[in-house]
Amino acid sequence: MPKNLQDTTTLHNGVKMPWFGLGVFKVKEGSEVVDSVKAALKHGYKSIDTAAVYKNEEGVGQALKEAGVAREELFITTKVWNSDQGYESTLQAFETSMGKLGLDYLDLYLIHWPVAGKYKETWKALEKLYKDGRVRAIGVSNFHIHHLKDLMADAEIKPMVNQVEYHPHLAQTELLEFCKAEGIQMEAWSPLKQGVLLTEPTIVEIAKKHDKSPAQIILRWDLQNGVVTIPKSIKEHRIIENADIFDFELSSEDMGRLNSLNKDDRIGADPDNFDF
Ligand SMILES: NC(=O)C1=CN([C@@H]2O[C@H](COP(=O)(O)OP(=O)(O)OC[C@H]3O[C@@H](n4cnc5c(N)ncnc54)[C@H](OP(=O)(O)O)[C@@H]3O)[C@@H](O)[C@H]2O)C=CC1
Repeated sequence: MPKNLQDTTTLHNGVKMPWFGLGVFKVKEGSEVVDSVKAALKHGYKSIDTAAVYKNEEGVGQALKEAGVAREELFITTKVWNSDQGYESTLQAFETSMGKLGLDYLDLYLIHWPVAGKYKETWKALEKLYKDGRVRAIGVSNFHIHHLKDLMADAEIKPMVNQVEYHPHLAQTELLEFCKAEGIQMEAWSPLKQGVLLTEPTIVEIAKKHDKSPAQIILRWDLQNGVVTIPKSIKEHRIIENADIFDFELSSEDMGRLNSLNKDDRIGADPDNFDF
């Protein structure tokens, strides 16, 4: 189990990725994203998750520069958007993202969604970027087991990460087992179900017992299940609160109760049925 905010999981290529980070989906370009990333870095976060489609990579880059944390301590993730998928267009999209972030190498580059007929070519571009040393790890997002199997059937390099919607209402047990067996690190997006889960009575009750907040219970559940987590907040006190989860442990009974909340219910699109 990770013991502090800087602890890492080792990806199958040996690269160390923090178990915990800040997500910046829906965080506005400009002072909103600059301030939230700087607040996170000030409070010990090392990992930031953005994407080309979030349109805030420039602000993330500005915050990284202004915060002055050594580059090698940071773990920066971005993603290639659906309309940029394909070999050449992905290579181009990567350079655009790097220009905006102001980085000369990236820590993790992900295929944002499994666009049918496109993701294998896109993966070849990620493999090239990896082999060229432009990115330390490559992975996918929103891939079901069948997408992973299809990709791996032709891939030279196995994805190191699969970032998917994951929270107590969508426990994805089969996918998690598959990823663990394959050595693919699973990472949770919308870990708080965008706030919906924070009033769930079982979670509220477990939170009271541990003198923690519902958000902290959910994020601790992620870690105890071996899943990297990247909650989003633009509020400094919540950025601090969310990361304060390394001083307590959920019992197996707590874990069982949280696991039993699963109802295969998504807040985002199903990767088998999206139209963007
Ligand atoms: N690969 C993909 O397809 C996707 C990836 N992601 C990634 O995952 C990250 C996290 O997911 P996201 O969808 O943002 O949702 P989260 O589940 O992280 O929830 C964020 C919401 O919860 C609120 N919140 C955060 N912390 C607390 C707290 N302690 N108490 C009360 N409310 C809180 C935030 O409000 P406030 O900011 O006001 O504090 C915000 O409204 C994204 O930012 C993005 O990086 C997300 C969606 C899709």
